[in-house]
Amino acid sequence: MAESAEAPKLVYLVTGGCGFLGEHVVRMLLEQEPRLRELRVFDLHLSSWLEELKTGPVQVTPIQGDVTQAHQVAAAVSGAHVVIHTAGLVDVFGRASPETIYKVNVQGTQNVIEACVQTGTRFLVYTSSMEVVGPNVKGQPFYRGNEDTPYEALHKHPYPQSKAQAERLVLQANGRKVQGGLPLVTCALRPTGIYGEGHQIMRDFYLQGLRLGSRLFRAIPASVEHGRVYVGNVAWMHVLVARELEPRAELMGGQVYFCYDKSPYKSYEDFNMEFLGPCGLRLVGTRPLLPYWLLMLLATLNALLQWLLRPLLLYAPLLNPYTLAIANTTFTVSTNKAQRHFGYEPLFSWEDSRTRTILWVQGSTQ
Ligand SMILES: NC(=O)C1=CN([C@@H]2O[C@H](COP(=O)(O)OP(=O)(O)OC[C@H]3O[C@@H](n4cnc5c(N)ncnc54)[C@H](O)[C@@H]3O)[C@@H](O)[C@H]2O)C=CC1
Ligand SMILES: CC(C)CCC[C@@H](C)[C@H]1CC[C@H]2[C@@H]3[C@H](O)CC4=CC(=O)CC[C@]4(C)[C@H]3CC[C@]12C
Repeated sequence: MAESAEAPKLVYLVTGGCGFLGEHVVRMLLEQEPRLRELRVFDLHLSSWLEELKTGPVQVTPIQGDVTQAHQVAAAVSGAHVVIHTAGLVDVFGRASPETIYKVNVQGTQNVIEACVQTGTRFLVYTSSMEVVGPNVKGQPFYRGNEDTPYEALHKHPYPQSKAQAERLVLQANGRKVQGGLPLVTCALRPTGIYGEGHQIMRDFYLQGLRLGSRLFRAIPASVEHGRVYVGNVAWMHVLVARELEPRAELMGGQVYFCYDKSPYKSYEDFNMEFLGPCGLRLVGTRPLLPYWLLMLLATLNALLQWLLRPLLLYAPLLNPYTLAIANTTFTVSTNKAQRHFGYEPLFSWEDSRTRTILWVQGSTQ
């Protein structure tokens, strides 16, 4: 990828480009990557907003495809300079089977790696997750840690297990020779809980609050810190990494980076109230309404009901023992690795991120 004022010539592929994060990555690339000639957007389900992007100077190529199908992935990757692999099955609610989660997140990622190797694509950016590290099954806190902070990454749930396995595959693939003999350069980004325009769980909480008379009831102690990062900054970090992987291959190849910005450290619910408060909701209680053991009992009942009802219908509420454990365990990051390695600074301030999210929540129900 040569630095130039020449005609744009780069071809990028974004897998999962129609998802919550993927859409922001696609739009950010179009705004911030002047060397782009073609942007391929690969997804299981293509969104209608892609149409409006087709009128710009960059050729936007929608590709309906499935990452579990190796031949479809290879066809999409062929001729791309950079692949940003964000496609994934984000399921901590028991909607999909562990086998399906594994197939999409692990086999899908393996297919992307093999496609790069076979077709000669040299730069691969993988969207991993903080869940690769924790919270772990022991519920140990991770308090403002960085990429080198020791922590026992022990998981039982299929989502973090699959993301961890996929991340390992991506990092191990760094240095493999691709078609043409040059080495593959890979790295993985680990966002904490992403928020911003398009965040469906935030919208669900808003709708639930409206149904409950513009109130939500505190379930988690305010002292439990939960890491959050604005989607625009996560997208920006992907764009920067994709750009810097070639000139800084030695330093960045095979590395992991937490995605961070200046969003404040707060509990999951207090953080959501930064947006839902200005939308007219209030969080009732300075302490949890129900004791933790009762919440855990309800979460376990939900899991039991899910299992019992499975032959008849899909029962997948937000509360289950795993989501309760994540929400109730401190997990926050404090690092400047991305700044040191590739000059990352958040593109959106906290105030901007907050305003954009509030406007989206307000508009999302109309
Ligand atoms: N939402 C969050 O808080 C976090 C998400 N992540 C990761 O970021 C990535 C994007 O997540 P979100 O945007 O939140 O999820 P999302 O569900 O909104 O987006 C995922 C996209 O991948 C696509 N996809 C799923 N299976 C596919 C398949 N077999 N073939 C092709 N495309 C497929 C979906 O259609 C969707 O458009 C995922 O890899 C996820 O693990 C990481 C940390 C936090
Ligand atoms: C009152 C209940 C106990 C509140 C339940 C909230 C949960 C639904 C969410 C709390 C924490 C979220 C997860 C976290 O932000 C980390 C994540 C990273 C990912 O890679 C995918 C999404 C998620 C697992 C996210 C999912 C929703 C929560 C569990």
